This record gives sequence, C-alpha cells and structure tokens, in this order.
Amino acid sequence: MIATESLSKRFPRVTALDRLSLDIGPGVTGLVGANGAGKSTMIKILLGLSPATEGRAEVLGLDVATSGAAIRERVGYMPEHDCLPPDVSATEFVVHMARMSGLPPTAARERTADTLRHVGLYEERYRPIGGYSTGMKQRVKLAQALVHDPRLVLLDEPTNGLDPVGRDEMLGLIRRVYTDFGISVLVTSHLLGELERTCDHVVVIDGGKLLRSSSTSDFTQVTTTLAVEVTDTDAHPDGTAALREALTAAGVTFHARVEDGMPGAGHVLLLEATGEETYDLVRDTVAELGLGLVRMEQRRHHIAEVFRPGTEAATSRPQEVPTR
Ligand SMILES: Nc1ncnc2c1ncn2[C@@H]1O[C@H](COP(=O)(O)OP(=O)(O)OP(=O)(O)O)[C@@H](O)[C@H]1O
Repeated sequence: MIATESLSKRFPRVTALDRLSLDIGPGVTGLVGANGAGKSTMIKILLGLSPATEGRAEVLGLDVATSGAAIRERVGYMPEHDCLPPDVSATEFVVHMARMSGLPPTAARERTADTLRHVGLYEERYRPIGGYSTGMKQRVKLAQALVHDPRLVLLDEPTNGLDPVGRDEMLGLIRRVYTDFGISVLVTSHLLGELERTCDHVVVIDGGKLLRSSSTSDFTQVTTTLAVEVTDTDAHPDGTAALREALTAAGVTFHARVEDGMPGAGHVLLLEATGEETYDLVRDTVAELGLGLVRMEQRRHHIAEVFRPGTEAATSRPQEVPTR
C-alpha cells in the first residue's frame, strides 16, 4: 500500500522526517509519535501535497513525486484540524466532496447517504455543521474521506478532542472501514494504547526517525510476569502481604512494584512465573491461606514500552507518548 525509502523532509530549522524506510501492507496501520514527531508531514508527502527533500515514496504503486493527483483520486484523507464549513449541512458538504472527486450527481448523493449512515450520522446530517459536537464533526471528516470509495484512507489524529466514549466509537468505526469495506487505513495518533487495540500493524516514529515497525501482536507478546490479586480475610487482614510472604518463602521472585487492585481487594502482586508450576503454587498457596483469588493473569507487553525500554507498562489506559 505504502512504501518509502530513505524519505526525508527538512525545513530550514528542523528535520521533520529523517531517512524513513517503510513498507506498509493492507489492513489498519497506526503511525504513532509525540506531537512534532513528523506524522502530518509524512501524510502530506504521501498525498503528493508536499515534496520530500530526499528519498522516495510510493502509494498504491504510484510515485508521490510525479503522481500526486492520481494518488488523491484513489486515497481518502481526513485532516487533523477542523476544516469544515459551518454554514452547510453534512449532506451538502459530503455531496460536494464526492462531486469534487469526480462522482456524477446521483452517485454522489447516494454514496453520501450511505457513508453518513455508516459513520453514524442520521437526522443531524441535514443541520448546519456549525452546530455539531466535536465527535459529529470528526464523523463528517471521516465520511468525506470515504465517500469516493478509496482503496486507502489516511486519517490524521481522528480521535483528537474526543472524550473516552467518543474515542472508542471512532476507533470502532476505523476498524470497520477495513473489516466491512476492505479500505486500508493509515491512522496517526499520539495515544499508544488506542492504536494497540485498533491496528494490525504499528509504526512508531520519534523526531522524524523510525523507532519501530511491527505487527501489533509482536508488540504485545506475553511476558513472564504474572499479576495476582487476592482478597483479605479475618484470619489475614492483609491477604496480599500474607501471600507475598508465603510465596517468597517458596522461592518466588516479586517485582518491586505493586499496583492498586479492585476496590475492597488488596494490591496486585507482580511476580515472575517460571512455568506452569508457578500457577499451581500460587493457586495452592492462596487456597491454603483461605484467601479469595480475584485474578491471576499473565501480563502482555504494551506498545508504550517502546518509549520506556526495560519497563513493563501495566496499564490498559491509553498512554500518551512522552513529549520530547
Ligand atoms: N511548514 C513547516 N515549516 C517549518 N516546520 C514545519 C512545517 N511543518 C511542520 N514543521 C515541523 O516539523 C516537525 C514535524 O511536524 P508534524 O506536524 O509533521 O508533526 P506531527 O507528528 O504531525 O505532530 P502534530 O500532531 O503536533 O501535528 C515539527 O517540528 C514541526 O514544527
């Protein structure tokens, strides 16, 4: 879908992209990086809107340096910033964009109705955009990127400004763009956690340089860390401490860090599992102490660790890439 070779973009005072070589196939790909990492610059180059300083890039087999117009016919683009006219309705705007992409009037109207329905805009689509919420505006921006039935869409920070529910809905929509319509997606974000759930492949850039490009499952392989949470009892008012003591005596190694557990339960102990026998030992020790086992789970790596090598990100909340 997208291939770049030693792609660089230098502005007078900053190198936005530094010899980036990438090969992105079909599916949903996340382009992750802190603010200023070079994500928007990359998208503009891929659309043929901004020339690279060095290197080359191809989108759908077309050279960005010479085939910008042909690329923009086949690729949808959702820009980061608000670019919607406040005085027209979503229907009028998206029909206009469909016509601009070359669709005849009837097809443009039909495709607009379908696309707005798919992004979850119904009766509101006849009201002026100026009165829309941020979430509705983001949906209109997504609809205009999809209306001409492209093979690939480039979405620049589509979850920006959305609350957690709106963000989840937008991520679900993005996933369906590929699963339901077969349109591949390149989506940028500075929130690592959200792309972990949505993307098949993740590309991480920092200061214009490629940090890592892997399938999401490679990023999130299981670790040898076991998280265990138990309840307190009358006999053991601090069940977590009792379990820790018993397991330490049995030779189990613990991570220095503990986490807060569920309300009413203790802390979450993080221990090193050497194999199946560690699970058995934990289960038997919990039973011997008469504690309640709230959870015992093998931890997975999180994409956030790319930015904090050697640590284990234990949260499932979206994690912001540290700003440099
Ligand atoms: N037209 C320009 N002239 C000069 N510098 C620019 C220009 N466009 C971008 N830059 C710089 O290039 C770097 C990368 O910017 P870019 O907008 O691509 O980052 P980003 O990862 O998309 O971040 P954000 O999400 O904040 O837009 C930044 O340091 C930015 O200031």
